[in-house]
Amino acid sequence: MQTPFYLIDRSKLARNMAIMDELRHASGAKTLLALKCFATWPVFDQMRQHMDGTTSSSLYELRLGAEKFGKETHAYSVAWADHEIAEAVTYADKIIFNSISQLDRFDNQSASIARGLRLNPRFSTSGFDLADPARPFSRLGEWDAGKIETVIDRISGFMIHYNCENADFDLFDRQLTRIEDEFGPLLKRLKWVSLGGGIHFTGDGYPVDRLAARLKTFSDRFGVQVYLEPGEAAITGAASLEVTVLDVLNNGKDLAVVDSSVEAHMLDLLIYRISGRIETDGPHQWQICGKSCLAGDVFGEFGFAEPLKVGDRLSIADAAGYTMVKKNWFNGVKMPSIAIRELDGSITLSREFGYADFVGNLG
Ligand SMILES: Cc1ncc(COP(=O)(O)O)c(C=O)c1O
Ligand SMILES: NCCCCNCC[C@H](N)C(=O)O
Repeated sequence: MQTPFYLIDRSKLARNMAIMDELRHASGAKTLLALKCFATWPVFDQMRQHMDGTTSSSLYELRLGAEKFGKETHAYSVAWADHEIAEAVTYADKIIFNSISQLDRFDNQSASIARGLRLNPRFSTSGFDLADPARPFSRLGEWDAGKIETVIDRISGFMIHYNCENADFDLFDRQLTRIEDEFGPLLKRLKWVSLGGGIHFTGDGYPVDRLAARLKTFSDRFGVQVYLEPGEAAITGAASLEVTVLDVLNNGKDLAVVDSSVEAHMLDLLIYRISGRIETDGPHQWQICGKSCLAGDVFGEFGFAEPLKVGDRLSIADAAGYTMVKKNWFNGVKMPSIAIRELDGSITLSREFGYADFVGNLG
């Protein structure tokens, strides 16, 4: 198959989905796929057997979730526009407003379905200011319990997203206790609470049993259905970006240019200033570079068993979360195809992109 392509591996996805089931069954919590992280719908047939539905950040994600995943569909947006709300309500089982003012504005249009409000507990586990929902002056949710009390009879749930790649169960436990202590009287008046995403429960060694027990205690204490909104936890480790070396040179370091681009195909690495990951080891240190004209278009430096040469195939790990949803046409670099490694090992080409897609994207 012609590189570049994203390769989603169903057996790796199955590993995460098995943990998803373990957590759901032991805790009673429902899990909704966060489409902002991963929305590659050709593998939804597999995911829908192990998750309860989807949650969204926009009208289009909401519609995609309703049409391609089905089951329970949560509609969240930082701000709904007037022209979106009537359509949004037709797809959603629950609509979650980011602010009291949006709840007020769309009070009539949303009265036919369950409504929730985003609560901002004013702390998070994010190590990145950019991704910290509790950053100073954050617009993400309401935090004043007195104000929320005045609208509590119009909502049946809260969405509280405050974790980010949190692999530390004890930290999760402590922060949930803070939420219970600070917002307990409000929580008692609700039917459901979504604790958002960002809990790294499919990571190696994560104590899934303790998380399940903690969620169950929370659910029992407040009489609420708990939801989680995993993005990363659902798909971590399940996809790679397959590329080919196009050129090699040495400008003080050994450099290999591949037929892909960080800026265009793994943008999150640049945004968060982190290195990509290649499962390789060896004495030959090479910098793997993208083919766009951006000077810093670099996937990272890795050790290889042999010096690289033109035509070598490389596999860049963790290409599912916040990666495929962010691919773009920067420099007109050919957009990676989407391929799926089936459970029997065969590979299905799901989608190829060409010049027509590039042109169509711009006018
Ligand atoms: C409201 C909400 N829910 C869920 C998620 C998914 O988080 P993660 O992919 O870290 O699990 C996010 C991330 O942006 C979010 O903002
Ligand atoms: N891997 C580098 C950090 C990525 C942070 N992801 C942020 C998305 C997240 N769900 C959020 O914005 O809360």
